[in-house]
Amino acid sequence: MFTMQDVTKVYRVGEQDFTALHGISLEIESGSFMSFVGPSGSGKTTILNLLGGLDRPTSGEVRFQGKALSSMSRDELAAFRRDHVGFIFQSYNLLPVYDVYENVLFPLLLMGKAENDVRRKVRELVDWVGLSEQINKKPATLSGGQCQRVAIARALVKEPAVVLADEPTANLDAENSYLILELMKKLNRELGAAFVFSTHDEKVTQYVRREIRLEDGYVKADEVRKVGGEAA
Ligand SMILES: Nc1ncnc2c1ncn2[C@@H]1O[C@H](COP(=O)(O)OP(=O)(O)OP(=O)(O)O)[C@@H](O)[C@H]1O
Repeated sequence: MFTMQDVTKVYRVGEQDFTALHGISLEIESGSFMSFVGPSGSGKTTILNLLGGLDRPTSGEVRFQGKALSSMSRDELAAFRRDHVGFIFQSYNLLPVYDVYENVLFPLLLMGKAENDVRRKVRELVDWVGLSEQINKKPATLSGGQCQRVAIARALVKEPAVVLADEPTANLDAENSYLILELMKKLNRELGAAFVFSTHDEKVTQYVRREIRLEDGYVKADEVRKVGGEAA
């Protein structure tokens, strides 16, 4: 699904260049359930931003289904994100003036769908993440775990090929972290959406079928394993 070929990312910091990623090459398959792990500053968020087309590499190539993101125009890149990628950010990025239903509906309206055609689907997804009782509540009245569920429903409602989730459990307690991870695993299995996480959290790393360890912008380990009897 994704190919990164010799990807380097250099940030300009004041007068100096800082290399956040050094010549990374890897592939991510459709339907993956995997994470990037590593200490703070190792390059995890930078990689997710490059995969999601939110930022461009300084050199090297990121391809999605064979097409180089660098060859896409701004509009094509926006369409790639809108149609194929679900983002889950640490801060949830929910729209505060809208209720749960409207937050989940929003990406479909951006895709040009009519509300009448998708109302049922939005309700189903809200139900699926266990928030049917909160469907008319605004984010400010929800707990962190509930906000994270809204973010998951919003990321999945457009049936993306991949969900990119930056530290999805960072603001959750242990119980909510497990519930969210179970939910994402179920959605991965049943909808086939790939999940690519960045995390420090050991709980996340127990769940994934592949873990790529980053240190100082280099891949230090790339481990594929069986989890709970599932095939890698
Ligand atoms: N916009 C930027 N300008 C300058 N330096 C940046 C920028 N974004 C990231 N960096 C630097 O690049 C390095 C990698 O950052 P990145 O956010 O990818 O790390 P991370 O592994 O996700 O860290 P964390 O776990 O703390 O989120 C860090 O040293 C960071 O300070």
